[in-house]
Amino acid sequence: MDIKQRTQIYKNLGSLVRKCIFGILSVATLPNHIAFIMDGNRRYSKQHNLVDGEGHKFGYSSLMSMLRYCYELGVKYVTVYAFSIENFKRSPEEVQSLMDLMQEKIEGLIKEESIVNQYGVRVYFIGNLKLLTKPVRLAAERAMDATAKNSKAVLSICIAYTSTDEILHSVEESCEEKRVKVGVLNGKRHEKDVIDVSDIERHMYMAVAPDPDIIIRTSGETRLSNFLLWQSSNCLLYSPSVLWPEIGFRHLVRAVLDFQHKLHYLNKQKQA
Ligand SMILES: CC(C)=CCC/C(C)=C/CC/C(C)=C/COP(=O)(O)OP(=O)(O)O
Repeated sequence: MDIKQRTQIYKNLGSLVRKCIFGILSVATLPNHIAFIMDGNRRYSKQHNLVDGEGHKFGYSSLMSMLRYCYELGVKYVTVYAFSIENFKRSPEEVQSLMDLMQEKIEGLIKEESIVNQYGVRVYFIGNLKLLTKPVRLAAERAMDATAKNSKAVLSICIAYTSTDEILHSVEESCEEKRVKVGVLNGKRHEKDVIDVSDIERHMYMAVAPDPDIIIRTSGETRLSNFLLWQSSNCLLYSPSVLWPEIGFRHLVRAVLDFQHKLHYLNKQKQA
């Protein structure tokens, strides 16, 4: 048996094991939306004496595995924090190298054999896309157009994103909409016409997905770092102490079990 055949056997075996475990998890309520904060890519580079930027490449490959597991499990919505507005404060060399990686990987996302196409995933880029370099913005727009007809699952990639920026954007849009409506309807501004929570929610970049059930943040950190602050009030935070490139199937299973356990406990409390 050559190495290719052996690798294929291991892959098939892995997929069979996942199928069994996911079958068991599916007996209870599954999360509909999981979000990831992919923390620890540079530390992984340092720990393994890799050249700068290599950690993010390993991080991307972990992301692809995690997406496969989530879609196999039947999680419809996945959101990832790929690049925060704060990350623009890193050295110009690092920002450029991350932008180059993003461009390359975004282009890879829409290739025929990609996970996105295998699982019928619609991709959204979430954030202040005007802040991105032109090649990355164009790649993001192409990926959104190319996947617009996919409807089995949704991947939201938060890039040039912070939650406070999203809320500000949404409040501005809500005010503008109200101003225009009032102007059109009555011809003048009415002080009583105020915006409400539903207006703000409708104008959020993240209006494309329901609120997350679980946020997984690697490297043992329990901060949200300006990610989905509006959307995470009822969400479970799971923070395994591995770096993002080291995250694996077992961490997802553990997070889902924790989620199901908490849900079971909450339902019991409601019944009591
Ligand atoms: C197309 C697409 C979705 C690509 C995603 C690629 C990817 C893995 C991006 C992660 C970016 C990032 C700044 C992660 C945080 O780790 P860090 O750099 O802050 O590392 P540290 O926590 O060790 O400092």
